[in-house]
Amino acid sequence: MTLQHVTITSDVPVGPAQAPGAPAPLVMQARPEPVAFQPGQTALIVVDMQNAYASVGGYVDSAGFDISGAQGVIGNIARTVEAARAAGVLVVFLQNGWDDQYVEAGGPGSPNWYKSNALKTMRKKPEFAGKFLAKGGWDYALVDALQPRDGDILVPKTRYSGFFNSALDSTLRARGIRSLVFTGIATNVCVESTLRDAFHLEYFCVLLEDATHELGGPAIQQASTYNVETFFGWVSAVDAFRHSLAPIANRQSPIADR
Ligand SMILES: NC(=O)N/C=C\C(=O)O
Repeated sequence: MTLQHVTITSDVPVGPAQAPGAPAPLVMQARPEPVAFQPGQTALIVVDMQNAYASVGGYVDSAGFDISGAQGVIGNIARTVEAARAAGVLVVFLQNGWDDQYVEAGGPGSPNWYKSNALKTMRKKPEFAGKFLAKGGWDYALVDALQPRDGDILVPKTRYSGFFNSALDSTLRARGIRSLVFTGIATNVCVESTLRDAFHLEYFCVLLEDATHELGGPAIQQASTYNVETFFGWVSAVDAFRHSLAPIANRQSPIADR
């Protein structure tokens, strides 16, 4: 196969190549530059918005991480999901966890056994044994405000990256998805792991910084957004995403500036 050079002109916003005759793409303000996308070829990825990561009494709260910012993020994601659905952007929920016997978590032969703070906390504090991230339990469930609806897709996963051992890539490719917009918890763990894998699988990735929350403090959030905008994709915000959908949303329902 012969590889060919392409010419990129500065007046064309970055984004996936446009098929001949395709409608003009939408453009989202982002760092380090605006990014173009076709709503029908875009998925909003909602990463692990489960009680484990976002609710008082869930795994990360019980393990001692600060989740005080999670409530605001839930609201911002809800506004993002609403705008995506109204504009025909596919909404994909990821859900992290394992069977109730923790076989999928890996035993002592897996690094996950040693690095998962859920598994470590359950070993250290027997009162939590069997509670964290077990399928069927409250901790594993998505938060009430962010439940999938008809037309959305739910992809279970067992490790930090949503692409590892899951149906995510085939589900997106089968629908012609080229651009991914990321929200969820935690910015620096499952969001960033999934976004990095997406970059390597040739998806154009945008992180909505006010719809994500870190585990480890504000400097960690800053490090992740730096990584994304410098190496893996683009960084934007909920209002910019909603605003970019306005040309479509105005045609279908007036959500853009609510
Ligand atoms: N969803 C996540 O980012 N999870 C982070 C840590 C864990 O699952 O232990």
